[in-house]
Amino acid sequence: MPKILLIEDDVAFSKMLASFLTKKGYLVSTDFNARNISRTIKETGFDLVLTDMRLPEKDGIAVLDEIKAVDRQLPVVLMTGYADVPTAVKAMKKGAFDYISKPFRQDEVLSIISRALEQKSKLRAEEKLPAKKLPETFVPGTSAESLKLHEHIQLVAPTDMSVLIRGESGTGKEVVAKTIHMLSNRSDRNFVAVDCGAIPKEIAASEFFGHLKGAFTGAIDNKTGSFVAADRGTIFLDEVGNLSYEIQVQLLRALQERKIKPIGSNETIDVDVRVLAATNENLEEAVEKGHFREDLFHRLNEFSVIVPGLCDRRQDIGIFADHFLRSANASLGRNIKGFSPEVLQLFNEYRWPGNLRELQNVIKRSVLLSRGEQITKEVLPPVLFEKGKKVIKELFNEEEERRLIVETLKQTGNNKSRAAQLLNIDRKTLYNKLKKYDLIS
Ligand SMILES: Nc1ncnc2c1ncn2[C@@H]1O[C@H](COP(=O)(O)OP(=O)(O)OP(=O)(O)O)[C@@H](O)[C@H]1O
Repeated sequence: MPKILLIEDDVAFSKMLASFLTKKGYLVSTDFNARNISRTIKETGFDLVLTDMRLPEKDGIAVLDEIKAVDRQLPVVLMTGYADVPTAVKAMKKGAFDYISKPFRQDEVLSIISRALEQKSKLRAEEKLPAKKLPETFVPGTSAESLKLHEHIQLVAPTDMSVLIRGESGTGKEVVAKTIHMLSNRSDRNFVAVDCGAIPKEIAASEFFGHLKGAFTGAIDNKTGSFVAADRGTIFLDEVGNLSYEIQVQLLRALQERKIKPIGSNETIDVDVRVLAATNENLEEAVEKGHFREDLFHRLNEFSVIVPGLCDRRQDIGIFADHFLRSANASLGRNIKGFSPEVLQLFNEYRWPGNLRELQNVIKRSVLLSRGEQITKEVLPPVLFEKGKKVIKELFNEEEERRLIVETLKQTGNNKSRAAQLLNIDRKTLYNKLKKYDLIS
């Protein structure tokens, strides 16, 4: 019989919850102030702690710290009021299993308890297994930034926490998401990527939740949504900042209730999905402006991982260049051996606004054009030789950035591809900036 420690200073509520959980087959002990929490945990060996976020003598974070110091794997679920949600999210970063907002329904608390107990037994079983290895498609790099990224991936992968992956376009956010999935306990199930920037608003709900045949004009067949496809696996929401407000509401509900309802169906389906999301926007700013829901932001951002731009990890350029050279040789059936010293020098000086994707493209193109055994500077694209170009990344001031974009668009006769080239950013980043500055006409 699983043993639960319930820490709650509201005596009436504690009694009611304890009696409900006892009826459901748990062995419940109650504590009203967590004064001697370390000793209690050491002496009794609980399977789960359910604690109120605000206790008279200490808060939930302090209780969590004390518990984790004694037993790192003991799951702790926090009970919070709405106002405490940001603190609860902070607690999850420190190792709390999850939080539940008061008032909650009986089925919600039962579901959270069974998930926490399930994860605990998985963790105990895994202690005996060897650690999972990094997939070969992931090059970890050796710079300080890369090592930090690598460490965060390893730490968060085996948990069920949602992760917000931030970074400029082409830095490798999707690769990070896939690596987290492959290192997680869900690796034998699906990884389903949804490009939130590419789905038209009208069909977004059907993409996520599916639909039944005939649910709307054009629904000629049943469709399985991404949530069901990712059940017991991972869903990856790329460009999450582009979701419409309406779909954000539906997504939040699905994540909180762990249930979805296909369009046109009356039946709900239980789903167990881990969420990874990526963005190259400043989502906090989007929250402030009211474009992105704060509650959804917190749900997605239980842990955040920053993928550095390539010019912030120059030390890794050689390692990535070799990796991309090997894959270009394999896909083009060539056998180029390496790079001339001048090429490596140019690689080191260039700003790489398109990050790893740009490096990969430059190398593939150079492999195709090379006649000798080495890549020499003659086959490099002209952009690598341009120096001192006015680069948008150097501008910190939004007003200045907006003015520069307007001027460049004027100069190119509103040709966005050309403007992006002149500004040394990729088209996707330019579109995001046009949206940010309300410049889409
Ligand atoms: N750590 C890595 N090891 C090996 N290859 C990588 C790594 N990171 C990124 N890449 C390669 O770089 C390219 C860009 O990566 P990815 O598509 O993940 O970037 P992204 O940040 O998701 O881009 P976008 O914001 O445009 O969606 C891919 O071809 C990917 O294979």
